[in-house]
Amino acid sequence: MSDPSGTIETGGPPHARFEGKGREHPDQTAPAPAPAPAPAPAPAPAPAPAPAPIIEAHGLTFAYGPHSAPAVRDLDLAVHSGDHLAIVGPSGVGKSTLAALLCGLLRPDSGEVTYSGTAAAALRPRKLAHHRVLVPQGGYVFTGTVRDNLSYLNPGVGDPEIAHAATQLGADALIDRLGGLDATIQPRNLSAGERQLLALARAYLSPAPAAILDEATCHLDPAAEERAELAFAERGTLIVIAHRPTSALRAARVLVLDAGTATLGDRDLLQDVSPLFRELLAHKAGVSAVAPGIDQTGSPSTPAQSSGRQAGDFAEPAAVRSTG
Ligand SMILES: Nc1ncnc2c1ncn2[C@@H]1O[C@H](COP(=O)(O)OP(=O)(O)OP(=O)(O)O)[C@@H](O)[C@H]1O
Repeated sequence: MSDPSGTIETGGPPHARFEGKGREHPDQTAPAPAPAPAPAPAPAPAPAPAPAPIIEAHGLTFAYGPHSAPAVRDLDLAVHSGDHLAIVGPSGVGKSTLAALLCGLLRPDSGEVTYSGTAAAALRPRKLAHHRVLVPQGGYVFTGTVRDNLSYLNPGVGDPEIAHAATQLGADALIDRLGGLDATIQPRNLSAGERQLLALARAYLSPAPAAILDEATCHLDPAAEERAELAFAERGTLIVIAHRPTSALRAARVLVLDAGTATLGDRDLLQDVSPLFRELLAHKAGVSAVAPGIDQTGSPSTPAQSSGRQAGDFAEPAAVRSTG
């Protein structure tokens, strides 16, 4: 604390402050008094506590009914700001259920989800939207202008930000083709891939720092999917329910859900410990060439496309399902 004269308060007794200073010493031959000992160095400041994970799950358990087996059982997960996590596993293992739990859309039977330390269960939907955005497979688009569709989660967003999002996601050509931001969208005239692209752009523009893509790119071709995932990874925190093996291989960490077990790690660790992950890599090597341009033409989706399953997808080949 300093007083108005600028004196630095030492905390010692008042007489100690100016000892020796300004006082004449009677014997000029006497040795000069020893210099005051240097002040002890200030203790190093305690390291700042690590920020709480942006999304954290503790002991998460959820079953769809009192007599059904839990779709998610006693799961712990910490996702930090800037993480890029992929979740993989065979069909029906609980990936979408976990995504809904992480988003606070489903309430766990036990355990909890927190966002930067705040319990998701304590937040109203409007507040939840400030923490995370979920893009499901469906790619919901409503009748209205392109701008209304893209700014739905962030009504104040300006055209330059919309243009930036469109460029990052590779949606600018689609928006041009639709007639620009003021053009009115008729959802039935869009293909499944086009709807996904618009839904992704909307999520990209949302204020939520964390995005969860639940097979949200399954109707895009692999190059468009890669572009979208990299854009979201650069934007902030990304959790991808992986539709194709390549999505998992792009992520820094992968959560492998497999027959009641959950294994989390980077690619090297998972190669060592997860038979399913090894099969995934082997599978990827076998089907690295997938026809590009899936459902990007502007035509309505066909029944075959609407399943979302393509060559090279997860959950398609038996080799990926049967993990033993
Ligand atoms: N609304 C629901 N009501 C009852 N059971 C459900 C419901 N949704 C999912 N399930 C069941 O919960 C389990 C997990 O489903 P979930 O959709 O989370 O799996 P998934 O891994 O995402 O599958 P996929 O890869 O096929 O999308 C499955 O057995 C599924 O049948």
